[in-house]
Amino acid sequence: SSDNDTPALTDGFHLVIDALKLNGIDTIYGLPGIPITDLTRLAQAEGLRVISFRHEQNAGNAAAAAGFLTQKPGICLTVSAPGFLNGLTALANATVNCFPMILISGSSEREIVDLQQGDYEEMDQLNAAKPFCKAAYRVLHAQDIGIGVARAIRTALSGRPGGVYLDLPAKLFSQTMEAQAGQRSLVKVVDPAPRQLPAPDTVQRALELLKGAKRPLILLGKGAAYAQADVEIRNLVERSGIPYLPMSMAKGLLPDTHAQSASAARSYVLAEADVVMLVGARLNWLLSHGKGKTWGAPKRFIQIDISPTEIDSNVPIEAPLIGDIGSCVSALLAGIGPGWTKPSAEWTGAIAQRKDKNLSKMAETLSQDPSPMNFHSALGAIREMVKARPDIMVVNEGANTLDFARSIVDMYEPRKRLDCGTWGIMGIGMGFAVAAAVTTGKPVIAIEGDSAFGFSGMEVETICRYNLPVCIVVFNNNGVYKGTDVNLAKGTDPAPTVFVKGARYDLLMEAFGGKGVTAATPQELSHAMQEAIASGRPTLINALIDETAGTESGRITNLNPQKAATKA
Ligand SMILES: Cc1ncc(Cn2c(C)c(CCOP(=O)(O)OP(=O)(O)O)sc2=O)c(N)n1
Repeated sequence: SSDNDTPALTDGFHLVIDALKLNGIDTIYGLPGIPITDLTRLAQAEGLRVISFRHEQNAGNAAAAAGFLTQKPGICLTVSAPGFLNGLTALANATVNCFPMILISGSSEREIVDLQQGDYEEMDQLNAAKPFCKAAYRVLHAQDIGIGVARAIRTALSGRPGGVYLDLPAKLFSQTMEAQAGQRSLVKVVDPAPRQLPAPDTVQRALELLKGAKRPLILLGKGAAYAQADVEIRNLVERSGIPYLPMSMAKGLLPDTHAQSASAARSYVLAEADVVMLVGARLNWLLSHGKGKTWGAPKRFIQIDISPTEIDSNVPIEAPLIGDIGSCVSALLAGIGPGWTKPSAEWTGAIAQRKDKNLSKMAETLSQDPSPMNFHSALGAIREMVKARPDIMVVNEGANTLDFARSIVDMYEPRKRLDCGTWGIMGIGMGFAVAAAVTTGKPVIAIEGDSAFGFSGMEVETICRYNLPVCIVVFNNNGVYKGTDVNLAKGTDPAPTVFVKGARYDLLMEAFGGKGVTAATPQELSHAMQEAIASGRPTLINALIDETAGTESGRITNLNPQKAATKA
């Protein structure tokens, strides 16, 4: 505001908002409080969509999922100290999963924090964040806000995407400066995720290895989904004729029903392949570190990755291909011409044989209709739902609920499945569901173990408040993994892994005006999902699952430390 001779002023609040808007940010996921409440109000007033949560971890998970889905950094905004710490888990998880997000937290005054004089929510947040993210920046002066936001955006998006922390002390927001100078201080980031082309000789080396392979395999990781190089990746698989395996969040890059999908013969192809090309997939615990009985004889690996230091992380890589996935895959495609020799019918035939056997076993299992429902029969209903509506966003967490859904619920389009990812973290469900609904406008089905749902379940109020088209299916088997554990000391307390029997999760959703349903059969589950998708109304389906079904830790029981002989 200004009269004739005094120049118009701007302030820290508006410079942060203008910097975000200048860089195409349209949504903030957060939780208001000192010192950022007015920032949330002003951001909304200036046209940003502000989605406010009940716990900062869920806001952070939403920001991370938004980053994965849009290739723009998701923004999570929290208060200082405890709010910042609640967001830090999501920032760390984003960094581990290579999702671009920026955690912006208000913070206490430097001079008080550095003298440890006991400020309100005093904490050295900048240094607390550094070990868990790609980079952490602090802005002390209004004229530096533009460059600070620009640095955070570029760091989150460039190279291997990940989490960035941006520390904004309370006093920054009320600082003023001339409005024109303020606008000039803002920075629109140019090309934040520059293409990185692979060296031609590295492309040749990879092609030679593929040409010489007798039993080649392509492994697609979630990096391949994030890259949004969908046509190139589909062409690479189809023109090379090489069978492929999608990791869980790469499902849908090609339809899971694709003739070259080897998912239903996963163990066979991992053990028998001779040359394996990793595309945006890392050889971590999810791939048994590239060695051991899962992999059988040592493999010859080609690895496409944006980060050169990922190479040789677990096993020697014979043909590293460093660059962004779109550029690398395009370069390979240029070398796969009409003269390309597709893999032998012996290899593809052997895979097809095992695939058909496993798929008919699954069909047999899914044709059963046990009472009470088990994981398979409930997931069979969801499988049919997604087949009918491939545009639906799927969120998935739990143990058995996660592991079985990964193979039973086929995906048909890229970036339609969000799950526990690299860490196998519980609690991403509602944050991811909110982001999936907000960023895509599509219906969301959240397939939730009952324990997993409990981590973020309070956000059903958030989902109702914004009237988001989210249908939550809680696999209610009365406990963590199962519902049948007993107290070893025969005491009156329940075992640590069981929940209240007959829990009514559906009433949680009704408490906030959403629709709650109990489903005891796959038919009831299907009907309730169809109603939810048709209405677009927040819905929670309490799916009653046999409490004896399932195994501890789903498929990763091997990670449980071996118990010493238990006392008689
Ligand atoms: C943050 C966090 N806490 C705890 C765990 C340990 N954990 C936990 C607590 C799981 C929940 C399994 O119970 P559920 O009811 O969600 O799933 P199922 O009933 O489908 O087995 S799966 C798993 O690895 C985790 N991965 N992440």
